[in-house]
Amino acid sequence: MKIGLYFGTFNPIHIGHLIIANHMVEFSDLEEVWFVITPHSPFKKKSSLLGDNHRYQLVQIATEDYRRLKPSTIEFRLPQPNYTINTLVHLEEKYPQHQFNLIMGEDNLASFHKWKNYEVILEEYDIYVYPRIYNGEKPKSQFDNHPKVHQVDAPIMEISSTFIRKAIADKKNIEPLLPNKVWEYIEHMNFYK
Ligand SMILES: Nc1ncnc2c1ncn2[C@@H]1O[C@H](COP(=O)(O)OP(=O)(O)OP(=O)(O)O)[C@@H](O)[C@H]1O
Ligand SMILES: O=C(O)c1ccc[n+]([C@@H]2O[C@H](COP(=O)([O-])O)[C@@H](O)[C@H]2O)c1
Repeated sequence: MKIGLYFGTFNPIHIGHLIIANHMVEFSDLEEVWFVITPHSPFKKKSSLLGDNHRYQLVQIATEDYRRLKPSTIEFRLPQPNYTINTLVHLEEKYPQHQFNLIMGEDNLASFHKWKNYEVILEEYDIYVYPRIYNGEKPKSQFDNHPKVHQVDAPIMEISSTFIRKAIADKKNIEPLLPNKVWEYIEHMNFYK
């Protein structure tokens, strides 16, 4: 099966993530999208992170009604920080029957040359890129016209988990930015207060 891997910390998952993933399975040739919950992203501080299992629970309840969207905990058992190349090697070993591809925003493509073994990733995997909002000039990447890079015209939803965490701490009602069950779980558990 042709799988798109959507890597992120998902702290918490929000409708921006879901809209992108759903667009990929409906409007590209990807048959499933797996949300790979990253315990520790290489360029991010770990301090304000909810526990791995809570972030997994939130992705699980956000995707359970979508047949072709799935959470993946593969990185929970791997060394940290989590380099994507290591995860890809593990996924290949565990699921030799699948063909894996990467999903990323054009902002991440612009800094992709800083990722560990990015040349190897590009040699072995196709990358599905969706547009992001930018200030001023569109972020250029040396990989824009690479044969393995596929631009997908997904909608732009400028919501971030940072914004959501801060808004909850400030007692704002941001319920429409989260899948309903995710909002209820965060409320019930008193997260980010
Ligand atoms: N609104 C959005 N639309 C499209 N892609 C997004 C959006 N928000 C985040 N992403 C991308 O989705 C991936 C996973 O998101 P992640 O949870 O790591 O980021 P985030 O929402 O920006 O979180 P934070 O604000 O905590 O840094 C990242 O590659 C990120 O760039
Ligand atoms: O492998 C790398 O060198 C690498 C460097 C930066 C980011 N990543 C992956 O990209 C995902 C999104 O990164 P971020 O920092 O934009 O949330 C993150 O969850 C990691 O899995 C991977």
